[in-house]
Amino acid sequence: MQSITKKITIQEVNSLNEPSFTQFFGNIIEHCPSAAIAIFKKKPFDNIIDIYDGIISFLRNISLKEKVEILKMHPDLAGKFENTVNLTIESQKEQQSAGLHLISLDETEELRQLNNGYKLKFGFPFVICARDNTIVSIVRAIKERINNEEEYEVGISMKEVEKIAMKRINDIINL
Ligand SMILES: NC(=O)N[C@H]1NC(=O)NC1=O
Repeated sequence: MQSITKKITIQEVNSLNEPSFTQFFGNIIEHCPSAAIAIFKKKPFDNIIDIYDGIISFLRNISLKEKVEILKMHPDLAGKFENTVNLTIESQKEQQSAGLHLISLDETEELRQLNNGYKLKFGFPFVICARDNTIVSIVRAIKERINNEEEYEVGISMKEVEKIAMKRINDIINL
């Protein structure tokens, strides 16, 4: 996936063919280019809201099993002592914005244990919009959300996926 250096206008988005569109939007849902292909079919867009609506209707109309597959594609939120080379550029920047690259060895270990406990219970990683959070609110959220019932937790996690996608769309579109 290409790293976006220059934002594009809605008119430019509307002129993209499917492969180019996927280059730009293929990671608005982490590792899920099929979401971009589904939205491409909704072209032309009048404005950025149409693109938001496309992704929201994609995410809300897939099955529970597909939602879980999407959640599974997300990397763990990881401290600076973890191996982050396999993170997408988007994820790396988002995790940095929550300050995860600054946390201590002890905090990294705590986060790793919380992530592992969460994955053991639900079978998918803990997902939260890092750009809306700090290390403190992330740790608090994992501790709270691990108590949820599974289907409810999938719903909460998918709302976070929506928030991540909205911000990634904002990074691409020049308003
Ligand atoms: N695990 C997880 O929440 N990962 C995601 N969150 C976010 O803001 N970017 C991600 O990749």
